[in-house]
Amino acid sequence: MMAVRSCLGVKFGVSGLLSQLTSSTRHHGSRPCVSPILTPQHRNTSSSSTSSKVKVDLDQNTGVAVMHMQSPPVNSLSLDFITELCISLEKLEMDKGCRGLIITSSQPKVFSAGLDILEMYGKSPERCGEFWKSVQELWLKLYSSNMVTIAAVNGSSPAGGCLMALTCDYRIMADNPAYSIGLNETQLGIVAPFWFKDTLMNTIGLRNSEMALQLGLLYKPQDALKVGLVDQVVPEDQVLPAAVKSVNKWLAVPEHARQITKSMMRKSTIDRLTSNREADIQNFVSFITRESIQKSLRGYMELLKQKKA
Ligand SMILES: CCC/C=C/C(=O)SCCNC(=O)CCNC(=O)[C@H](O)C(C)(C)COP(=O)([O-])OP(=O)([O-])OC[C@H]1O[C@@H](n2cnc3c(N)ncnc32)[C@H](O)[C@@H]1OP(=O)([O-])[O-]
Repeated sequence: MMAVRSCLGVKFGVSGLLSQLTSSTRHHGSRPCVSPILTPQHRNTSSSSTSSKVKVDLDQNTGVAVMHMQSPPVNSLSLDFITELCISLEKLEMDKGCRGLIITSSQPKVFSAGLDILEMYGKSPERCGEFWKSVQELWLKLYSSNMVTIAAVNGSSPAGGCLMALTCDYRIMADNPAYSIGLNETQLGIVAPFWFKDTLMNTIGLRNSEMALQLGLLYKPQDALKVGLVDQVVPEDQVLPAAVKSVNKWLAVPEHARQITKSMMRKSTIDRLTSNREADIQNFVSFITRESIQKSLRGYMELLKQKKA
């Protein structure tokens, strides 16, 4: 495993955020079986690990984990939630018994509402910087994962929620026209950073990304399928079974070859962020704390409330 990473120079974005992890989870190179999720006496069974916002069920027979996001009401990505997601991902990545990951939502109608707007509104520059570092961390962990990753998109997935899905190897969305997915940042008066843009472009190409990003498009499932933003659209109750079927198909490919290929495809995109993390944080902080941007975010939050009323 280490050889895969080192020969391609793919780095896992381990930062201060993960200082919260126990030291035993840091021996990344040899992927020891350190996760509390998997112990020898529990082999051939399933196990479950739950933090307050993330529930992980690992089937040790298949090596597939299902990660349920459960941060009500809409799985918006707050600093706390992102931290929990990163810790869970780190544990699974280190766990030899886990080879595939399905990410889904426990919240009705929503996969994830994207970044928590309240983390970007009325906060100090220091706090905004800390938040942005965690967003980078989550993206790095997901995009560079050695596991097969499948997004089981069982609800709406705007902005950062769409980004999470885009980091996965394969996306399956519920066929419900009430749901939408896309990077709609411009609609909030904010700008998706270069690595959001790169991830989208790697998936749907330059021309489609240009339109999607400038217009802040949110696609209905069937339109998302047409443009290649999702790979499969299935009836709502089939999202998870379809994800299980897909993960098994991907896992049937010789693992080493698949992992090296994945790293090769994603390396340059990952390197662009890892070598520019600090500058990217500074850019975000100076942008998001501008009075005009704060005003846009306030207006957008009011709009959300009005829509609800
Ligand atoms: C440069 C940076 C790049 C940025 C990337 C991003 O991700 S930017 C993010 C871009 N994200 C978006 O543009 C998505 C905005 N959200 C939506 O479009 C819809 O909420 C929905 C379609 C996700 C779910 O519809 P639904 O009818 O099922 O639910 P509902 O609408 O009734 O909301 C329930 C409660 O949650 C609240 N809340 C919602 N989202 C957020 C949030 N992100 N954060 C915080 N709070 C949020 C909402 O105000 C309400 O609060 P209340 O009144 O109960 O105190």
